[in-house]
Amino acid sequence: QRPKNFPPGPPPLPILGNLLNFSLDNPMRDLERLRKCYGNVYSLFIGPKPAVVIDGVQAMKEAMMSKAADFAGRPELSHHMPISMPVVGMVLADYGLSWKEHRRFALMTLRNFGLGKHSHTLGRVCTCSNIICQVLFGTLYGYNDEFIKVVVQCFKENSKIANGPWAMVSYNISILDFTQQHHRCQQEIDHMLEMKTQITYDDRHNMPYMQTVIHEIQRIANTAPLSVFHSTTKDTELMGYFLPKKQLKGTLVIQNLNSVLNEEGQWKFPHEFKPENFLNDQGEFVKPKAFVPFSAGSRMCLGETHTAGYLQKL
Ligand code: HEM
Repeated sequence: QRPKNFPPGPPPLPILGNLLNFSLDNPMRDLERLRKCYGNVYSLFIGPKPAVVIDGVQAMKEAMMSKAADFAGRPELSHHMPISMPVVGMVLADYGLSWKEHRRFALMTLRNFGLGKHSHTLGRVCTCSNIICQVLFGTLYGYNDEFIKVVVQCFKENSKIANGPWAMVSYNISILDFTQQHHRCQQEIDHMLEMKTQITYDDRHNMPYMQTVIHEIQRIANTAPLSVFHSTTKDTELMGYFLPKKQLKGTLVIQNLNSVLNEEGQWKFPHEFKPENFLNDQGEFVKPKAFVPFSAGSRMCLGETHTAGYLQKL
């Protein structure tokens, strides 16, 4: 049963909760349907446990920025799933002193590596990635470890698929438009290379169109559509609803980043691949507040700068 003044949502079934409200082929479409029915903040039952889904930039900013500390917890997975996992590293660590120290240390370490800003040989990238693995997930692998070699290979194959022609077809990118965009990027790159031999991360300010394309790819690719789940750290309110901590051992919070990255009213072309989404009327690069592929607030992704640097190099 939903607590008093809890966000509304579809009626749950015993044991299954709202499992049957979702299809296997496109659960994101089902979330969009529920949003239309119940609004930007609604609740679902994952088995017997309630969860709150946050849609749209307004609700997301209230939760993740204005009330960051109230929403900065991570759920205990054993409360929601029939598995129990030891929590190592930082990504799944609950809000508290240990997470804060870990995050500060990781930020400093990543900044000291200067990742994303300078050119690196493949060997150095692997070394850095390995150390990142230890800082974030609590595991350091040997340099010839078969498991990590397979993981790196899978990442390579995945990015080939993600950036290959099938991705373009599935994201409905117009090939004609894309050729035009490719040509404009190439012009910017050629222009820079007339002045210097190698392009660095700092040159991004002189390459506004490349910036827009890189950001639009991230918006459309929407790599982590539901972010990493959060939980409330105390009794709190969101958009006028009450989210209790004690009664539910911290309410599970699911941010639907997809709903913000495609939100009507926030983007000039919410449902199309158009780098113009990041250009203002003067043709300058701007980042709209609804650009949140890395989430926002105190638990926001630590890798944003590094990812931007790598994407520019690619
Ligand atoms: C395309 C690439 C990436 C995307 C789209 C992405 C997205 C995200 C998202 C959505 C979250 C959850 C934020 C939240 O809970 O509100 C997250 C967390 C995190 N990401 Fe990334 N990420 C990317 C790459 C990276 C890289 C390269 C690193 C490491 C250098 C990284 C480190 C982290 C860490 C440490 C967290 C957990 C932060 C915390 O719990 O305090 N990410 N990321």
